[in-house]
Amino acid sequence: MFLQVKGVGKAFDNDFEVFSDLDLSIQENQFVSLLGPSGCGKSTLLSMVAGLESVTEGTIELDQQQITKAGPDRGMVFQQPSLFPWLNVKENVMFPLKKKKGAEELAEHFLKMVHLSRFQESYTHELSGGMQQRVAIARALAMDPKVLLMDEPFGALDEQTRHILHEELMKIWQETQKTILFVTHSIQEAIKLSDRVVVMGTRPGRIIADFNIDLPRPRQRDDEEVIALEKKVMNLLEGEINKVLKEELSHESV
Ligand SMILES: Nc1ncnc2c1ncn2[C@@H]1O[C@H](COP(=O)(O)OP(=O)(O)OP(=O)(O)O)[C@@H](O)[C@H]1O
Repeated sequence: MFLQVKGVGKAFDNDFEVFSDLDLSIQENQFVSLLGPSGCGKSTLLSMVAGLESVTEGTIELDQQQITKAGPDRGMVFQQPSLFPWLNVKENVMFPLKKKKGAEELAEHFLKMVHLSRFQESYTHELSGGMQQRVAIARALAMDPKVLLMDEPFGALDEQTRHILHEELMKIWQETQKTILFVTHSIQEAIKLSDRVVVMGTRPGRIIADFNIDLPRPRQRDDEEVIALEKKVMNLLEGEINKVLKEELSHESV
């Protein structure tokens, strides 16, 4: 298996165990979304795959190499694009490439892919939120990672921009054949984009469902099969979200 999470657990210093004994296998080129109630550990899992967080138990392997720290084989895109405001668009994309030969051509290639060739010399304050996120995607792709890790990348964008970026991301994914692990709160987004939707539950954090989505793309929101799947996932998630809310309320009333 290309990306393999085996018996993985995570406890933070305060002894709080987010999840334990988690297993997840992802094939090369697959687009997998992680859905789950707030606090179930989606971002923590993504950070562990990125090597930004340590593993408390178990192992994570990418292409048969155990992950122990961050590396260029994993590209990360966050909700906030975190670009350098003192660098222009092209320089931002070139930044992680350091002095790599052909860095400028690579940056130009990926900026073309996200339709930002015209804005190469612009600075971040001159760009919309959607454009900034496209720069962040180009920057992650320019490293030619084996896997693209995306943590709610479109969560802060308006509906229309999100829709456009969904289409762009689908094209990029088909063109680059990257393996993508994508965290989102949106059931619609997960079903629209993914080959698989993995649903996590909480207290304790765990995987409660794994849906294979074998529907042709582009997927339309009013498609009957899409609607039926959305309902199924929604029912599962509602149960988990209610559990969290009940627990939080019971703590408050103590
Ligand atoms: N650095 C940290 N130190 C201590 N606890 C942490 C740390 N990072 C995350 N946590 C805790 O781990 C749990 C899982 O957090 P995480 O951000 O992974 O959840 P999530 O499912 O991504 O949530 P959301 O959907 O709200 O982003 C939460 O209870 C959070 O408070």
